[in-house]
Amino acid sequence: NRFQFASYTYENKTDPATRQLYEFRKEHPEPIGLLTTSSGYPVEIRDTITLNTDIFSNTFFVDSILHLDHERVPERVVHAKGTAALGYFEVTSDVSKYTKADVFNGIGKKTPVVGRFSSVAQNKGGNDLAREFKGLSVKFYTQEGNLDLLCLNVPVFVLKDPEYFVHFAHASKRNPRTDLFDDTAKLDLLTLRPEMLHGSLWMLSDYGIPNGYRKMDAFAIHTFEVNNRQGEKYFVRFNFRTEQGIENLSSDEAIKISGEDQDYYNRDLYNAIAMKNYPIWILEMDVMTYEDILNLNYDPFDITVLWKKGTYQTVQIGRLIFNENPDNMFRISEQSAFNPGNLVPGIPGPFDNVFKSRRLSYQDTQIHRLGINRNRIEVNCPIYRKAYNRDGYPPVKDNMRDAPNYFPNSFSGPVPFVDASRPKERLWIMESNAVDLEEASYFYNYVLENDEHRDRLANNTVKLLLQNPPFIQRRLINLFYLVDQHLGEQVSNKLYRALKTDITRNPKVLRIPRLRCY
Ligand code: HEM
Repeated sequence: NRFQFASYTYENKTDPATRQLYEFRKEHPEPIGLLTTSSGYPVEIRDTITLNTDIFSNTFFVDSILHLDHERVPERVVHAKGTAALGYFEVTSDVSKYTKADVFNGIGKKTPVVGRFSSVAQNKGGNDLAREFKGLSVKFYTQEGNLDLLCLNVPVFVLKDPEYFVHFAHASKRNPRTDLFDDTAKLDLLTLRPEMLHGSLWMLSDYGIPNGYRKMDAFAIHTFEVNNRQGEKYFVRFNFRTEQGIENLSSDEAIKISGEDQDYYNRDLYNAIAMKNYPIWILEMDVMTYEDILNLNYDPFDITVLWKKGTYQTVQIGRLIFNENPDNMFRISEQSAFNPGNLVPGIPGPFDNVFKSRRLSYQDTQIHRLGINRNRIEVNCPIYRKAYNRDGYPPVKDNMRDAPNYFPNSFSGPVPFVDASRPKERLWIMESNAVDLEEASYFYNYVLENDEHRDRLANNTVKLLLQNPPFIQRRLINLFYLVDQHLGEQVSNKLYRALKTDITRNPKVLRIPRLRCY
């Protein structure tokens, strides 16, 4: 009959994300229990309707409306739009020569992980398909505490002076007066801080809009110091390589899709996992020794710079697999707190100034967002933890009960361990403020694989430039000429042609006569 046909069609032609509630009901044909207020008071059916009643004597009404008033935590200042997945990391190679980190040692060892994928500038609920960097953060729940690797889908960052992160974030997010994204602010800052050119070219190229989170690589970008059991140091860059293959979308295709579904990336990831098409990334590290570093003709710690071919070797570590969708996104995605400073023995980590500032900034913003006990929220809890921190806003969990709360003490409180192989000294690097346009030029000429791609980069730039005052247009084109004559000419010619067409953003509307029946 028609009902059966409709049910069959619904079950077979809709995706798992669309069917979520339907599937819940299939699993639970009966209500999952009696309704209570948040303190457990059983709700009587007459209290669910409040018309013509004394509403303030109705505990159910008061409880639910007050809860609604408080049910948002502040969204992340950047990377607010995102989604999460659960899974595991499996070691596939012996990397003990480079790092003693327990999580990366022992072929076959599996470590549970939570991952969060995100867009940089979108607000929560924003458009996945906006042209901007995408993030992948992975929290490994290791035997030695949480290891967090925070990555972007491009291998370089836009800046190397952390002060300018503040200004980059402001220019990328909404204009304070209009509350709109502002292409003028973006290009003004870019042209005044040419160190941003290299990273920005990645964003203006096809890499600026991946075809979903599954179809992108992810790079931790910074150069990390790692050490083995003998205390020998190596310098590495961690890269997750997608097994799904890299796919990107053209601007036109992205605009088309976002007209229908601004959650395209989130939906794609959720559905793939729900259909057991688990996404996989191979974690590799590019490695240099201390001696390699001494003989380079570029700064390997500069995060706006790619490591040059032939100066390092690549070593595979293992596979990252996401095989479970969270049962609740607030619990897993919104409350997660990834912190690049969460490192483990054997990975002392990067020491450039951007990383140092990140060690501070993430903790600070997460205290604002989730409170001082953010690491006691389930998704952030390490496997093992014994600290002298106490109290504060909930959740405090057992709050270390009756154990001593000061250190050192003579009463069996937790004691620190001795890491005999921890390197005694760390490098101190001098960072240069000079801007090397060679990086941008290399990207344009060698990383971009053909002229069609270069052409799309120029078109994407012109789209941005059209919304900018002439002096900024000139400034960017001048910079582009310095990067590469062909790039300068391309953008300049295309802009000139585009300026002759209509650059207003007025939509074509459908006018219909007003009905006079009300
Ligand atoms: C000075 C430089 C930087 C600063 C100050 C900074 C700051 C921040 C802040 C405040 C957040 C929000 C965190 C939260 O509310 O939980 C964030 C998120 C994030 N950042 Fe950065 N960031 C910087 C550079 C970078 C770099 C170089 C990368 C990549 C290598 C990166 C990757 C990410 C990712 C992936 C997230 C999202 C984390 C999540 O999903 O919760 N950031 N950043």
